Amino acid sequence: MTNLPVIDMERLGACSGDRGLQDTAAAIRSACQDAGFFYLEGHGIDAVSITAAFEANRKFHAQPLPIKQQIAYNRWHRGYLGFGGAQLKASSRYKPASAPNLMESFFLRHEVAADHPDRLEGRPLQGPNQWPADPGFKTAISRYDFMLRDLGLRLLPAFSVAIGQDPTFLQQYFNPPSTALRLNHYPPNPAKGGQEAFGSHPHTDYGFLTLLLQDNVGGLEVEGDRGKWFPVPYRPNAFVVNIGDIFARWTNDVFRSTPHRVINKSADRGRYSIAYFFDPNLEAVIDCFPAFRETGVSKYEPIRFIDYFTGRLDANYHRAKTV
Ligand SMILES: O=C(O)CCC(=O)C(=O)O
Ligand SMILES: [Fe+2]
Repeated sequence: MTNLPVIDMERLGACSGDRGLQDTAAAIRSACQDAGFFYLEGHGIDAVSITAAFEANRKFHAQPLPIKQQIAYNRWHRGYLGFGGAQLKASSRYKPASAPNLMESFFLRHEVAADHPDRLEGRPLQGPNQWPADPGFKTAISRYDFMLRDLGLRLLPAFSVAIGQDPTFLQQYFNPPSTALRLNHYPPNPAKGGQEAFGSHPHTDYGFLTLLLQDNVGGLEVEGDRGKWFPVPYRPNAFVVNIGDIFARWTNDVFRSTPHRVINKSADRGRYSIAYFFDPNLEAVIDCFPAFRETGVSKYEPIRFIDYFTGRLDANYHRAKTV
């Protein structure tokens, strides 16, 4: 695995007889079984919205720390997570990280209305977002968030066919989806990429699908066979897409939730990326799809998405100050 496959979703139709849907689904299936990662083109997210989101990311992180801390990460995992906020303790196959990630992030998650019963009951992850004062930030980021949610929904028919089901099959688990938008900043790294200088330590993502945009500084790497790491270079107009643990679990690990990491190798340029996590409804019960139970056995017990998710969050974000 040296080059990730490139999948163009422009020809994706919404009905199962459609050739474009079948072809796209076949390409997705083989990418998910092999690398667990691919580039996505023809996604319909316009360059103006993307540039505006990156500009908002850069401007936000350029502010003084006390300003960013006004919206410090809250108990619903929303807001500003500063340096040292996340230390990977329980990232499946890896020994605990010896240092926190060299990165800072702003997190936005799916909206939960103030009078929603989950919010009134104080349920995990169902709380308020926190916005910085700059109205331009909110305009650019809520627009991007909305477009990415739509992209996730538009991809569901292809993923449904990729797992051997009707195009509408996966919808039931995403009604509505739970989502997170994460604006990442990795500062310049004068250590020139020493072993412990991880912007993001090796980890797998927790959920269903990650749709990532990175700038051209580079530094994202994915794990290939025999523990070898491969760079994922910047590709203009393309998302880097990978699947997370919950999708792997749903397929009995036939689809791969591939470890990845970030090392900003530039001594003078900060690196910016925007990750969008498109995940099932928090109450969805994740059980191996019948088509992937080859011997009638599934490797994993059924689990509610919220239970899996909060288990991973609590393990990795215990250092985060919550308010
Ligand atoms: O910044 C990147 O390129 C990757 C970020 C990432 O892996 C994550 O947020 O889960
Ligand atoms: Fe990740």
